[in-house]
Order: sequence, then structure tokens, then C-alpha cells
Amino acid sequence: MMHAMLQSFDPATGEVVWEGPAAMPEAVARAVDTARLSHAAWASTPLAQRLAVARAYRGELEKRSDDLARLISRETGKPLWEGRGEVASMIGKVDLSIAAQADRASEKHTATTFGEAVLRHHPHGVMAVLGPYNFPGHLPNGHIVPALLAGNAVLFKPSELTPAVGEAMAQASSDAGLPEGVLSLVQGGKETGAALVAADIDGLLFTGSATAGAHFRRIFADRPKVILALELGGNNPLVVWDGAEGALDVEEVAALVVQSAYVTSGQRCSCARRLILPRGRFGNAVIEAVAMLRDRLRLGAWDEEPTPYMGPLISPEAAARAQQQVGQIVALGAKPIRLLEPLADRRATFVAPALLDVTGLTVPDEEIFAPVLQVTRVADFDSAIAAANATRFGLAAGLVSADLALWQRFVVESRAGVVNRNRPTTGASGAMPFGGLGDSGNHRPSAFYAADYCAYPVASFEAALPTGNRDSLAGMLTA
Ligand SMILES: NC(=O)C1=CN([C@@H]2O[C@H](COP(=O)(O)OP(=O)(O)OC[C@H]3O[C@@H](n4cnc5c(N)ncnc54)[C@H](O)[C@@H]3O)[C@@H](O)[C@H]2O)C=CC1
Ligand SMILES: O=C(O)CCC(=O)N[C@@H](CCC(=O)O)C(=O)O
Repeated sequence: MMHAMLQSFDPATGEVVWEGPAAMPEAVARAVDTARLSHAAWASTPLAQRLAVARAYRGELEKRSDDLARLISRETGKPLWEGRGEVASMIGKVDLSIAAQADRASEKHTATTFGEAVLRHHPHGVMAVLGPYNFPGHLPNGHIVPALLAGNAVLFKPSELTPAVGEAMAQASSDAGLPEGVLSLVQGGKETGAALVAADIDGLLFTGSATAGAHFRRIFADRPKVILALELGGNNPLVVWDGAEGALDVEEVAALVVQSAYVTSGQRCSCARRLILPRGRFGNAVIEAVAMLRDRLRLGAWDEEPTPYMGPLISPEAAARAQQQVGQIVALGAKPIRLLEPLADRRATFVAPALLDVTGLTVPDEEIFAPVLQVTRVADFDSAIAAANATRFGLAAGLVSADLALWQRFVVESRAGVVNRNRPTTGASGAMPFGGLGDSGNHRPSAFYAADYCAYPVASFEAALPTGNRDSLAGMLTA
């Protein structure tokens, strides 16, 4: 049988990191059958044993944390400090998922007059997880760990851009003693993903683009029994407003803006894409400080010294697409404060961040998955909130302001699943829900709330004997 070959590359150098065959539809079908067979035994394994395997998996991640961080950085291009941060999040996810399951999906008994009311949670069965490339470990891990804890079998297809990290995760689970077939890895691109989604699965846990998310919504319209959790992109606003004159330190504000917009070279769903500022001197000062800081950001390969702040984009194609999107906005009349500049003597994946003034323009409401920040100047705070909410997405939003009254309005009126004050839009916590409104998701937030979509609740009223029912009919029966 012919196999399509898959390769991944170090985005900084173009060197091959991984190669191997992509799973063909027949192999995907076999993996789904194996998962179905393995599921029953895993679901009936006592919870204490499933918890022990999860903790052993945490131990395996700890053991190989340095190698895994290096692999993540090499395959995605993100600097090593970020690769290490990602592995720390993966390790932390295990205890957080155990706590989340106890909090949101455990067995609960309540005494009643007849016996007890019992709440249990049952696994759905066979779950497919499709992962993105930007956090190739942490984000699929955030679906897989809770899904396995709940007793599901999982088929995991990593992004075709990051197969090596997916393989390393599967190896860690196997070394942790997860029974064979409970987690299966299927490598490949969209065709492999499409075969997985078309198979007899009980759930799709997806983190990726809004376009693919909308596609899955459509193809599952006739299969309502399949649980669908969609964690998608955003066009996230960050409003900076100096309610009390002089209360904000412009340099601090600029650093927060940079951490929101340019971290991971803008390849986070939670990155700020739109900066909303007041007209006038303060707004001008913020723009100038952001532009100056942008000029000082160190770009480099993942393992370069001195440590870079940001690495390249994932591929030359991704860089070309971002350039084309910036070009389109400039053609619409945007003022380039800074363009998305290719770096001399570097591969085409390296781009210095863009800062564009789009005030008064109608620009596409699209996520540009790159370090591109669009500035809009407004006259008053009402217009700032209206501008922040003027998007079909609703993942993250932020307000930078010392004024508590403004924050109290912002947190109530913002249409987003993550709404921060004086903190970057990025850096979400696994101890909180993470998900968005509108085209950013389907109201099944992940992170701490992933336990909710990994199992369904079963309510039972239980009595030891069928007593009291006859009495309840007394006086209402004919002779
Ligand atoms: N809300 C969230 O938690 C997060 C969302 N994202 C979003 O993910 C995107 C970046 O990741 P990408 O890997 O580019 O996303 P993507 O949507 O291109 O791919 C994600 C996964 O889905 C698969 N896939 C894509 N289209 C498919 C199709 N038609 N049929 C079957 N499988 C398909 C891919 O092979 C990959 O494994 C950004 O839009 C970003 O905002 C990324 C991280 C977190
Ligand atoms: O899933 C979690 O534990 C929390 C969500 C999270 O870690 N979000 C990160 C990265 C997500 C992304 O933007 O791709 C963040 O908000 O920085």
C-alpha cells in the first residue's frame, strides 16, 4: 500500500526534524476499531488506577522535560525558554485535570427520604483529538489528559507541522503504563484528520483555526451524538485608557502590549491583534513606546545565545500569508508605523513585528496568526468598548487602566471568554476555563472546564426497595 510521507522542519533552518508515513484511511479505521475495543476495559478500570497512570505520565514528562522542551522549540521555532514553559504547563496539567475532574465530574451522593440521589459521569467512548502546531504539546495534552481520566479512549492526530512532539507525547503515555490501544497516535495532515472525523467516533476535541472549526460544525450537523469541543482563534482587542491622568507608566504599558501581541511571534490564539487607544497625547506616547520596544526585540533561532524574545513563524508559507494580509490592510489605507519586515540573512520565516494604524478604516475581521498589531484611535471610552466588541470572534480581551470604574464597565460589557485587567491577553491559566464566544468556539471551554466535555452526567434516584409508591396512590383509586 502507498503511504504519503510526512516531514517536519526546524522553522529557523529548514532542517528536517521528523519524517515518517502519514496514516492512510484504512490505518485510521483500524486505529478507531482498536480504540473502540480498548475503551470498555479502560472505562471500567477503577478511577484510582486511571489516576495512577496519569501521575506516572506526569513522571515521564518530568524525566524527559529537557529533551521535550528542546524538541518543542526545534519543531515550532519558539525560543527554548518558551519550550520549557510549555513542558511545565504539560506537567502542571495532570494535577489540574485531576482536581478539575474531582470538582466538576466526580460521583456525588445526596441523601433523600427514599434513599439517595446519585450523580455519576460516564465517558463518551472514543474521542478524536486534532492538535494545532503552536502549542503542539500543551494544547492537545489539555484535551487528552482529561479525556483519559474520564475513561475515554483517544485517537490523537498532531498537527502535520509538529508530528515529532506528538510522537514524544504518545511515547511518554506508553512508558507510563497506559494500556495499549487506549491512546493511539495517527500522523498526517488534513486527509488523515478527515478520515478520523468521518470514522465512528463519539467526540471531536479540536484546537485550531476558526475555518476548520466551522467546517467541523457543518459536517457534524447530522451526527448530534458526537460531542464537539471547538477551541478556535480570535481577533482580540486590548484597550489602553488613562482614566486618571498620569496614573499609567507608558513603558509598563508598552511592555504589556508587546507581551500580548508579539509573544510566540504572534502565534497564540490569545494574542492581542487590535490595540484601541484614546486620541491625543497619551495614545501617541503609547504608540511611540510600543514601536521603540518592538525595534529592540531580539529575534533568533530557538537555541541561539543571547536568548531571543521571539523566533520565526512556523513556515515560509505562514510568513508569506501574513505578508499578504498586511499588504491587503495597507492597500486599504492603513498607516504602517512598522511593517512586517523580513530579516536580512535569515530564512523567510523570520519577520519583525508589524504595527499598523487602521483608524477609521474597515479592515477584514480576520485573525492574522503572526506578530501584527492594528491600532484604532477613538474619542471616548464608549467608542473603545464598541470597537473592542466589533468582531465576530470573542476569545480574549484586555483593559489597561488604573480606573476601577472603567474596568467594572469593561468586564461586564466585553464579549469574550477571557477578560483581563492590567495583564496581557496571553498567559491563560489551566486553573480557569479557557474558551471563547462567537466564532472562537462553541461554548465548550477547555482548561479547567475540559472535564465537562469529556464525560456526560447521569442522574439516578436510588432506593434499596420499591417502597412508598403504593401509598402515593392512596385515595385516588377506584374500588
Ligand atoms: N482557542 C484555543 O485554545 C486555541 C486556538 N488556536 C488556533 O489554532 C490556529 C493555529 O493552529 P493550526 O494548526 O494552524 O490550525 P488548523 O485549523 O490549520 O489545524 C489544526 C488541526 O486540525 C487539522 N485540520 C485542519 N483542517 C482540517 C480538516 N478540514 N479536516 C480534518 N482535519 C483538519 C490539522 O491537520 C491540525 O491537526 C489559530 O487559528 C489559533 O488561533 C491555537 C491554540 C489555542
Ligand atoms: O489550556 C490551558 O491550560 C490554558 C490555556 C492556555 O494555556 N493558553 C495559552 C496558549 C493558548 C494559545 O494562545 O494558543 C495562552 O493563553 O497563552
